[in-house]
Amino acid sequence: MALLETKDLGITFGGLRAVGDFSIKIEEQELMGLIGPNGAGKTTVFNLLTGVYLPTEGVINLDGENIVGKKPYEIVQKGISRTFQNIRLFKDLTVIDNVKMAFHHKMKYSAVEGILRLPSYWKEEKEIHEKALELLKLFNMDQAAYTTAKNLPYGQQRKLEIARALAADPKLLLLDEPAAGMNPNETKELMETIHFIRDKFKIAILLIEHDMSLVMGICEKIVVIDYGMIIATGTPEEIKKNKKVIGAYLGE
Ligand SMILES: Nc1ncnc2c1ncn2[C@@H]1O[C@H](COP(=O)(O)OP(=O)(O)OP(=O)(O)O)[C@@H](O)[C@H]1O
Repeated sequence: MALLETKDLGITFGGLRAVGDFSIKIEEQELMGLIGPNGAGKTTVFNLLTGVYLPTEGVINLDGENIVGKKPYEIVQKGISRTFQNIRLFKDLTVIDNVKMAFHHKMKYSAVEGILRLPSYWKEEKEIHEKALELLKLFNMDQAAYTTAKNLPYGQQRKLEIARALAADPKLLLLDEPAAGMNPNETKELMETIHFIRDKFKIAILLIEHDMSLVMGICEKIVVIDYGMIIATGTPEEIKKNKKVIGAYLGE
């Protein structure tokens, strides 16, 4: 059974069918790219998978369970977390607090224990602090743990967003244009980071990216959409040669 399987997924806004007949399978630990021209529907797919939009058609099975209709926080708990096209950090919080926020949905202490600062609260807070620091270490960001997020260089902010998404302990990580706005050095480092994450955390990754060298360089499989419909699926080599894909990008 695939980790994630969508069947005929789609959504219509007013008269516009932004995504339709979207059927894909993502296997455990697979690294998949989702590409397509501007406005093709890529971010809409992410919004469907994460419960931000309710599909007008289709099914989304995660580990065999249909998650359509679940709230975004429930879907995070079930194992899908994401980053956004425009960085969405808590900019005035420290780096470590940004990561700790993502652990909080797993906290076990009750509201009363928290308000009264009972020992169970401190114990769990300490554990979370240590876990957050460990995660930052993996990203070589522990030195910056107490820096305010908005003061990090851009590439580091993107990395922090990924670290935060990982803190939710996903089975599937969705990355929306992770290399947007990065310079070539940062992009290269990011490619290594994405590979490292997949291998270390043994999770599947679906990424939207306009940077073709990044997509072709790291993805095992690529899905191409145009006007909300899948026009090709295959390995990077197959996609590079696909006439429909070339046509969609060159506007032929
Ligand atoms: N909430 C919404 N209401 C109405 N139309 C929407 C909504 N969200 C997306 N759309 C439309 O759906 C289509 C797909 O948009 P989407 O942002 O998913 O494309 P994209 O492939 O991610 O584009 P880009 O590469 O530019 O980020 C567009 O025509 C967009 O205007």
